[in-house]
Amino acid sequence: MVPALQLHMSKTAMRASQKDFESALSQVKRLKDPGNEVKLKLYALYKQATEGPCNTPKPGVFDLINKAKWDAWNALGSLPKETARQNYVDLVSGLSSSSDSSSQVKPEADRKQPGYETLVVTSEDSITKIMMNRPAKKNAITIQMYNEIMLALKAASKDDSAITVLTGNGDYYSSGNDLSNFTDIPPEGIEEKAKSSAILLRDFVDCFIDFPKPLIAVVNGPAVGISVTILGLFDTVYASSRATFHTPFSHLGQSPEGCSSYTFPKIMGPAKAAEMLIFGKKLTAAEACAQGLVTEVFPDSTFQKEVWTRLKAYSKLPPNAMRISKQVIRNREKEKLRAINAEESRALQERWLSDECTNAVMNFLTRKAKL
Ligand SMILES: CCCCCC/C=C/C(=O)SCCNC(=O)CCNC(=O)[C@H](O)C(C)(C)COP(=O)(O)OP(=O)(O)OC[C@H]1O[C@@H](n2cnc3c(N)ncnc32)[C@H](O)[C@@H]1OP(=O)(O)O
Repeated sequence: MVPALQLHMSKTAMRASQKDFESALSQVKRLKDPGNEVKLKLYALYKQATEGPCNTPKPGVFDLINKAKWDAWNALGSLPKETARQNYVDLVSGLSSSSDSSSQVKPEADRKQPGYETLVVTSEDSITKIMMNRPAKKNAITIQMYNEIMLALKAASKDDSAITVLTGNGDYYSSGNDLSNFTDIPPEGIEEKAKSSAILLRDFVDCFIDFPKPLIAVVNGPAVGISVTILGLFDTVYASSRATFHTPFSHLGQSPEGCSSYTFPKIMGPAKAAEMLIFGKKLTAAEACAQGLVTEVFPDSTFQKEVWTRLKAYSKLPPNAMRISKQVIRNREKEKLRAINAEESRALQERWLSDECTNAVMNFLTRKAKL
């Protein structure tokens, strides 16, 4: 750093009183969400100003949020407490004036959380959005995508957002399980593949059962297989008028998952659930709404605008109240859902070894059959 500037900074640092700092602390609560990057800076400066240099052990690599916070604090090295206090006051004052004078929107690429290859995860307006991002493959869910969705849900459950959204990029919401997941057979053999897939499926669905905040599906287009069944574990499902809901398990020699063997009969009654889950009847968005699987359908032309306006309004509600309301609604069913999930995963483990399933998957992969 240029010495003159250093001198200037240390002089100004002396000027920020404890009172200025406290007033910045209360001002920051009234600011518009400044985005994760700035929030990390504020966090780091606050810790440095109040506790001095970073003095806690580094969090583990999967504890994404706490690790990012720790990194930001640790990066301040031995910055004196007074300078950190002044920098905090300056940053808040800059944010206040820019939020008064402009409503510039950062491009999504700048807000994107790093570390995901199959998803785009962003946090803004107290909403964490998890977007499946394989549009060329209709957002078919690969093993990597299952794992990344679990990671993103775990991070969202701990971040400071009020609500979490799952959606898809492109013309599909998701075409369900990527059927080529079944082709990667390990040296231990096909039984081992079925076993590890059943464990992955169970863990994946458990993440939805256990998710603590309001979880919303923004179904931007057709949905197939597991992307449909887990909708029964969401709190709200908004669908474009272009969306369809298809669970062709029998056609694929498979059986229902995502707790749909329990949630669908409960939501729509056993007869309508059987048409979907046993006979693979595809529902339009309007039909899925009439059956109670979808909360509301919006015209495709205004879908994004209407849904996000609605969600931004909901995200301003008191987050703790929403969380507790969800707990009260869902907690008594959690154990039951976990048991159902385990049972469905066991049934599928066997199905995946059947000729019916092998032939159906081979027919799709060799392009002899589509849904
Ligand atoms: C760890 C295991 C857990 C398992 C959990 C159990 C889950 C079960 C399910 O989800 S069952 C449902 C499985 N999904 C399907 O059977 C859908 C198969 N796809 C299709 O039938 C069609 O692709 C379509 C109707 C979704 C779309 O048709 P169309 O509009 O004509 O597009 P394309 O077929 O040309 O698709 C474009 C491109 O994407 C590839 N693709 C689409 N869906 C899948 C998929 N599910 N798995 C693998 N690949 C898929 C398709 O092959 C094309 O690829 P290409 O351009 O040819 O390389």
